[in-house]
Parts: sequence; structure tokens; C-alpha cells
Amino acid sequence: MNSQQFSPYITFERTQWADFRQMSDWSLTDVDLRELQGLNERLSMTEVADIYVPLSRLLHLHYTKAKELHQDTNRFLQLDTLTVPFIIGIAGSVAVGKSTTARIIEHLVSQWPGKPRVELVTTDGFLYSNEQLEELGLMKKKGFPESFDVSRLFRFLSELKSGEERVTAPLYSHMKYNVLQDEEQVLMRPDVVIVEGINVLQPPKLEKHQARTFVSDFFDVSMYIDAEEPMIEQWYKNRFNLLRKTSFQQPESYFQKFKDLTEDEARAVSDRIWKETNRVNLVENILPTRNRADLILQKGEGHKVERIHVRKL
Ligand SMILES: Nc1ncnc2c1ncn2[C@@H]1O[C@H](COP(=O)(O)OP(=O)(O)OP(=O)(O)O)[C@@H](O)[C@H]1O
Ligand SMILES: CC(C)(CO)[C@@H](O)C(=O)NCCC(=O)O
Repeated sequence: MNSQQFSPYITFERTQWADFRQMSDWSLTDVDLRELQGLNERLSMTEVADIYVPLSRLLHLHYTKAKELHQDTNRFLQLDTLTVPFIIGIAGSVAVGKSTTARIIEHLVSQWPGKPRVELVTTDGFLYSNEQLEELGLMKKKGFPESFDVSRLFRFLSELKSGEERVTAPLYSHMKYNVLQDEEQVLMRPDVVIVEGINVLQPPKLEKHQARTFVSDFFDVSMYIDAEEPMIEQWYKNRFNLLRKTSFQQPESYFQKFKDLTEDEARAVSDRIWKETNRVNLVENILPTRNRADLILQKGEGHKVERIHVRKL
């Protein structure tokens, strides 16, 4: 018997999904799309209107209901009602477009009724520093589950969900290819936090006789950005090529060593990094987490979302 028959998801094709943007009492003109264009010049406004606006509305529904449930439950349990942030997790491969999606959602959330305060956090900041990775022999495993300080990530999420006034997250610089020692992100009880990263749906390392917590246990809603592997490989290589001509040229870039490569040499380097690191990580550690997400966005050519799977409630 085909296991697909037992899918926990309902699937919507792009055209069906686009119709859902009517399903709300605030109109598209209320959403200021201008700033979004500045986010990514290749992002089409049709894509925003057809995919991300309905998505933002579905997320808003979760947000209002979660708030209500939180307040009612606290009343029932006779607990003080602290305002705690609503947390959205976004997972997917390196270069699939997690941070671009997260920034689109950040912008749309900030325009929800009541203009919630939203913070965007990437789990790259929770990677061990290059010095620690060298010591652990994990420098070639950057991005793999063992290269993250997962306890620090748990502490961060747990502080957020405990309603702490001031919570900090470490920051990562792609330019320096390392975590920043002297800068951090400070979150002062925002209404919504988007946590984006390759590892956000991964299970903890299981140990006998220990009850383990999942990072996603702290999420109110989670998403996985999906695409066929050859397509993601292409996006990775296109981005590598673009960076080679731009940020790799900067004197402070860790990747300065790649700045004078010929086209052929650059192709060989990005091919090797994809095959030996990012592809292995996708196949072994990221793709297996896809069905833990509440929503799966399936992208095709040109980052166009073709299909959305929504977990049955
Ligand atoms: N919706 C989109 N439309 C057009 N281009 C996009 C879109 N999303 C992402 N891209 C492009 O795809 C590439 C990868 O995107 P992005 O940097 O957001 O990926 P990521 O998953 O956050 O990667 P990483 O894990 O390496 O940080 C970038 O060159 C980006 O400009
Ligand atoms: C920082 C991560 C792990 C995730 O964003 C990734 O961008 C990365 O640096 N991976 C290591 C291999 C590479 O350089 O692409």
C-alpha cells in the first residue's frame, strides 16, 4: 500500500492557494509591498501576492488563536499571564531561500493589525566558533548537527518562552565565516520571533534514560522550504558565483582566497563544497526533518512556490 495515502498534509496547488488572499478582513492594499522589492531584486511581487500574503494570513490566524489559548490556559491554571512571543520556525537546505523567506514573512508580520514587533533570528549564530570547531575536528562539518551549540539554542528559546524581559542571541557573519565575539542580538519581549536555520526541526541526540527536548517544541508553527536537490544545487552555485564577484572581493572577507579564481576553478570549488558538505548535510540531516513541519513550501524553477502542504489539524 502506498504510504502517501496516509499523508498528514493537505496539498494546495499555487492557483488554489493564491485565492486565499481574499480570506481576510484586511485588504492587500493595506500591505505595503514597496520595502519588499528592496529585499531581493529577483523576488516578484506576484510571488508575494500569490504565495506570501495568503501565508502571512494563515500565520496570523495561528497567532491570534495561540494568544487566546495561552491566556485561557493560564487563567485555568491560575498562572500570571505573561506576554510571550509567538515563535515561527523555518527549516530547509543551505541556499533554498530560508533567510529570504524569513525576511518576507518578517515584513508581512510587522504589518499585521496592531503592528506586532517582530525579530528575526538565524541559528547560524549558534554554530560553534571556528576556533572551537577546529579543536573538535569539525571544521569540515560546519552546518552539521554536531557543529551547533544546541544547549545555547535551547536556553535562548526557553528564555523567550518564559517571557523574560531581555534575551540575547549570538550572531554569525558570513563575511567573517565565523560567529561574532563582540556583538549579539538583543530581544526585548517581541510579539513574534522567526527562527530560521537548517537545524530547527532536527531531533536531539538521544541518550538512554534521558527525556530530550526538540528545538521545535518551542515553535508555535513551523515551515520547511523544499525543492528538488538539483535545483537547490544550482541556487547554491549561482549565489557562490555572485558572492565571488561581490563580497569575496572585500578585504575583510574570509573567502578572499576565492576572489581571483577563474570561472572554471570557481565552478570546481563550488561543486566540491556542494557535493562534499551541503549536499551530504541535506540528504542526511535536513531532508529527513521535512515532515515535522506544519507547512511545506515546495519551490520550482526561479524560486516560484508551486505547491503548499498544510498539516491536517
Ligand atoms: N523567493 C525568492 N525569489 C528569488 N530569489 C530568491 C528567493 N529566495 C531566495 N532567493 C535567492 O536564492 C539564494 C539563496 O537564498 P537565501 O540566502 O535566502 O538562502 P538560505 O536558505 O537562507 O541559505 P543559507 O542557509 O546558506 O543561509 C540567494 O541568492 C537568494 O537571492
Ligand atoms: C553557515 C551555514 C552552515 C548555514 O547557513 C552554511 O552557510 C555554511 O557555511 N556551510 C558550510 C559549507 C559552505 O561553505 O557552504
